[in-house]
Amino acid sequence: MELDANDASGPEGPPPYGSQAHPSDDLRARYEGPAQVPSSSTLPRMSVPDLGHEGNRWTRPVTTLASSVHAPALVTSRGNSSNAANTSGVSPRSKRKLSQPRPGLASQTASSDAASRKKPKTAPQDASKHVIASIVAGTNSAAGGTDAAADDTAVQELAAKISFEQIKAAEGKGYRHLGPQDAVHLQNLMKSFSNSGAIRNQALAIYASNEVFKEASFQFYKFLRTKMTPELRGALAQLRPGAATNDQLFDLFVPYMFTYYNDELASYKVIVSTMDLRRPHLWYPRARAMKRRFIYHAGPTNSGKTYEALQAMNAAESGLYVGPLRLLAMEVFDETNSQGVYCDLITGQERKLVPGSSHSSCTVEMANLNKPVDVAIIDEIQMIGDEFRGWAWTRVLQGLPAQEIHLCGDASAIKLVEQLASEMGETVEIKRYERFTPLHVDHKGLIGGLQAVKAGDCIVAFSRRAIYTIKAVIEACTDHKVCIIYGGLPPETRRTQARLFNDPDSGYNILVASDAIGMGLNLNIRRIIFQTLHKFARGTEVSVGTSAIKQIAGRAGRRNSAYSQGLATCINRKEIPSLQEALEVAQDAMKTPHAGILPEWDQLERFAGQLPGQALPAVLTRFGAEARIDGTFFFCQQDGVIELAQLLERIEGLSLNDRYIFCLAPISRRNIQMVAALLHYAKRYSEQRAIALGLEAPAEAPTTVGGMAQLETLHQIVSLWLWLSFRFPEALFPDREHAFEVLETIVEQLDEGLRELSIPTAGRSNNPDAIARLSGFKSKEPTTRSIIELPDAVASNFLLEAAERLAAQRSQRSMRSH
Ligand SMILES: Nc1ncnc2c1ncn2[C@@H]1O[C@H](COP(=O)(O)OP(=O)(O)OP(=O)(O)O)[C@@H](O)[C@H]1O
Repeated sequence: MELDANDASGPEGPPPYGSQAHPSDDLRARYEGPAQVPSSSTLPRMSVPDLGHEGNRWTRPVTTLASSVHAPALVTSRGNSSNAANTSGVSPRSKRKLSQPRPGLASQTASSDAASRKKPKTAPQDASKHVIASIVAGTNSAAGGTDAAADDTAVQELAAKISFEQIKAAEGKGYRHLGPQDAVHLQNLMKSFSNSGAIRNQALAIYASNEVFKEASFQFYKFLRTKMTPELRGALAQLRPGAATNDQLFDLFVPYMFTYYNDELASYKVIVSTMDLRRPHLWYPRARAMKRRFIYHAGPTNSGKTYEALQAMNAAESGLYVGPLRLLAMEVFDETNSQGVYCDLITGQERKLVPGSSHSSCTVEMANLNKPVDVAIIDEIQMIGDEFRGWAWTRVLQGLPAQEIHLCGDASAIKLVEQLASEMGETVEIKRYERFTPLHVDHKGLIGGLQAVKAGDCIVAFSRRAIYTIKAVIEACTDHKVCIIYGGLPPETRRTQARLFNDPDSGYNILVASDAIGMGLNLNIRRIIFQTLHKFARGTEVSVGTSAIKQIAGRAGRRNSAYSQGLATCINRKEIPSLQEALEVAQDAMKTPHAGILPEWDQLERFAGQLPGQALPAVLTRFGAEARIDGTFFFCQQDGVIELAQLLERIEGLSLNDRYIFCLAPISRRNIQMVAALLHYAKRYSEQRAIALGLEAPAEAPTTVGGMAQLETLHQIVSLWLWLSFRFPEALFPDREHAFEVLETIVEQLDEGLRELSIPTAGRSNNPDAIARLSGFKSKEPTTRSIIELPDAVASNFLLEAAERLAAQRSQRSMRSH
């Protein structure tokens, strides 16, 4: 579905940070505390990638690892653990942890003799452990052969004495200068150790990042070398590089790490925990404290799903509607208030608060997860799979504190919702709907071309240029008058156009629209005519998706309209089979396989805190690349946000949070003026200077298509200003009322412009190309800096340069992708 520039063409911005349950609350609860080393009771299960072929001993749940790590507890049996720990720099709590013997080893310690008697045969790996144990213990009695099958009692006794502290204590007693042969041999052992994928996996499990592991394993080699007693050297000679030796070395490596790399481990632990986006439903304790009930209204368009859900919401004591578009939120706001149920309107750029209200209607990103309500509606639930905005649906699905939640949408997300609900211990009731009126494909196509359109027809095209051209052609060739609707128009203008089209006395009876009609408008359409089933997206021609085709075509023959059935067809008859095919796809066959997800601000902030000196683009990129998510989810696309973050790097004095908010502003990044305006506002903000709107509506309504585009951009810039004004201190965004007035005037002028727009044509020609030329269309949408007079600072070279660089980058990328 084409995103709607004047609705929520992107995230409506960060959710109200700090005002709601934070994703990391649960993590914090699990991680806070003085312990600086992973503790068996607090560590998450880590599923580090299996990098090697040697097995994955330490990738078992870390609870096991953490207790294994406490092997040095054996020191306690020697009565010197506290001294050793005190000198090691390990925190008191860590010491306590280290002194807790793991069950297996503890019993081995207590009764090694008995154990050895009972267990005459030791597995090769265990045997190898004993070899290294004897080595580091400074004896060579374990040296029973190169196969490391040293399972005799003596070895086990020595093994019981092994401790990291002992090795450490050997300092100064060793031979620093090993003979070349011994040195090479130790190097070989360590090479095998540090190159082992399995060992690197185990190191990750104790929060040793790859970089730290690389450095630390080298230092560990030096550490062992300087502790080399003659006995150690002798035993060492009998070890061979390999998995078993690696495992034994790792048992020593762990306490070494906790002693010498504690800070690095602790820091990486924070990074890992903040990047952990698994089980996101735990981010919302308020909702988790409730037993919510989902009712999924699944069906095609025009089947009464939303009607049913609204009935339930309006009958409740308190209610909340969340939907994808400002237009939809506005419709519900009007409808609910008209029924005497007081309802607020909250979108990214406006707040209409009705005194005594019990209900709210808002765009999905703006949902307040702190306010419990009886009944909530999440509209267009299948958008949970939206590449860019899916996270907002996941968030409300998991976090809305509502007793009863109605989900409206097609059936494609049923399985996903059921899975998410079951993870939360909640149930879903499915209600299936059928269209009120039949929808048929008109196989004849549009015989006679655009001249043959009839009252009630809606031609769907996927570019602004095509829409104006078709309008010009129809008005030139027929007596019909044409309304137009596309995403660049403000929602108010779209509603006005819809009313004109629906009103049988207005004189307007044809509609030309983009896919923006797919949602939110009740229209009196008899027949949907696709100009094409292809459109340009990100520089490439792509087929319009099945779901979008169904949604758009489904607008024809709506209940309560003048038509008892709907028709759908294509101008290009060759595309009719594709249309038929798309409409025949069963609802259940369309799958929304994954739910979008993004971190919330606090998570990013904590992550950034561990990467001092890293700029926001790097933080966002790294988070996106390394975040850990369950297979049910996908990380939403952030390229646009990162692009803006890169541009904002040129502006000094903004905090990370400020930058992030500016990056999330819902602007069309293809529009250089919008980008320049954003940068201008960010620069002013960084200087803590008041940010006056600095724009006025033009005195006259536009009379040309280019003039319309200018005014649309102006509307978007004022909307951007308002959006920012709701996120930054009011004192820096003075006179919001004035901005609303400017917006209102612009909307009036757009309405008038659309009424009066005269597109020059070549008489009653039906040659679209000729008409398009005469209509003044250029090969590109007008986006140059001359379109509207922006404040001086906006047009400053620096800002425009930056914006143009962005545009150049984008076009280079798009050329590369071709
Ligand atoms: N029980 C009803 N009584 C009267 N009108 C109804 C009833 N159910 C639905 N309608 C009307 O039918 C039309 C379509 O209903 P609705 O918008 O709920 O469908 P929908 O399945 O949600 O479609 P979409 O997804 O396109 O919005 C609306 O104009 C609605 O007011």
